[in-house]
Amino acid sequence: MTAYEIENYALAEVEKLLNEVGKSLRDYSTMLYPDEAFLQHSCNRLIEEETSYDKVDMKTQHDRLHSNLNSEQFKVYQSIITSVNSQYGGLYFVYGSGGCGKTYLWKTLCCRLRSEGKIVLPVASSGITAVLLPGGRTAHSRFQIPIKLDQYSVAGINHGSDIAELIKKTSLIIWDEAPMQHIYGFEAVDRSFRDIMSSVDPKRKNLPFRGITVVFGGDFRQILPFIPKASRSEVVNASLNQSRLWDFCTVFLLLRNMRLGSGISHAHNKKIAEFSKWVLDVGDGKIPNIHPNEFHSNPEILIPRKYLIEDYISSVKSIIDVTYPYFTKNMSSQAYLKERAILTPTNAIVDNINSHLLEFIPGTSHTYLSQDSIDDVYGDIFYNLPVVPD
Ligand SMILES: Nc1ncnc2c1ncn2[C@@H]1O[C@H](COP(=O)(O)OP(=O)(O)OP(=O)(O)O)[C@@H](O)[C@H]1O
Repeated sequence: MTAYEIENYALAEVEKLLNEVGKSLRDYSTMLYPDEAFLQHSCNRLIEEETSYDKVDMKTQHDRLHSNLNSEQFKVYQSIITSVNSQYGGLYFVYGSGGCGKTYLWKTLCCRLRSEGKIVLPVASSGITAVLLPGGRTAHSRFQIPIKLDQYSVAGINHGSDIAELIKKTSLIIWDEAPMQHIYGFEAVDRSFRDIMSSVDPKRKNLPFRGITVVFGGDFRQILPFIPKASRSEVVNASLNQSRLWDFCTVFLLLRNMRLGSGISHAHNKKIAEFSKWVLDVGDGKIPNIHPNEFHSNPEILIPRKYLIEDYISSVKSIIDVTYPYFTKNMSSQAYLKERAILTPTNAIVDNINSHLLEFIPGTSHTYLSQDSIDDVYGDIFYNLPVVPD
């Protein structure tokens, strides 16, 4: 390559990266702009990434997963594949509590479409879930959803950018943990898709997400959108099922808990099943309020003793002992650590538990700080995205 070509290819790549965040080299008066021909010829890294899966490997994985789908999963799988093949879109919501096989279904769908060279974009509302999806990203990062949202927001996807071209070629979007996302987020993405895909088949003009099949997943009994200081009704009104998009959604239920049966004995499985039913009953509001005759906006329920650790004197130590038995012997085992977690409602309790556990770990402890606030100096937070988890 000549020096001229190298310079222009490099500038074209920089231009594409800037386009993804709504900027351009033209915004910087001291920067050169690449020759138009290089912009058109430079490869779309995102499309390359999404079409570079090993098709044979994907097919092998798909066949294995597909052969084990249960009847509920199979029904959803068939409907979504039919919708993708029709090329006229469809919106689906897969409603299932934890362990009902949503992630398993997503993996099967991804492998099927990727084995055919099609593009599927799995996203999740939180970074933690996004990493469980094959090739997953957070919805904010993938679709450049602004952090500050209102009913008129659009995603930051520009015409002609790599991400816009990727979306035009996308067959399926899987959006996990959808109940956590504010409706303005979905609607911003829908609005942007209609805009960037305006040149795609006019028959798809009025279809949600401009005719791309989108499957949402999650459980409305779990975490709903987080709105600081919002009332219960404000949170409920910000949930996906209050959106105009919900009218287009076909809802599927996954009721069979696939985690049950993973116990070490029949008695253990029975215990897991019993606990799982109790958790679902709490979510469904079926556990009676302990103050039935009093009006309480936050009802109180009784937790059965068998689900409690009743050491009130050294409670944190007891929780650690139950969750991490023989900790020092097992602390280097990834399998041991992967199967355990202690969930707490506040960071103060996290610190307390951490300091207890750190006492058992040899060596000096170091604190690595992360950034947890956004510098809004430019007035538009979207351009300062260092904290979006991915
Ligand atoms: N059809 C299936 N055949 C065999 N195992 C399955 C099947 N479906 C799910 N599983 C297994 O059951 C467990 C729970 O499934 P999965 O993680 O997909 O559920 P989930 O609905 O995504 O749960 P969560 O919301 O808690 O993440 C996993 O270990 C998964 O591999």
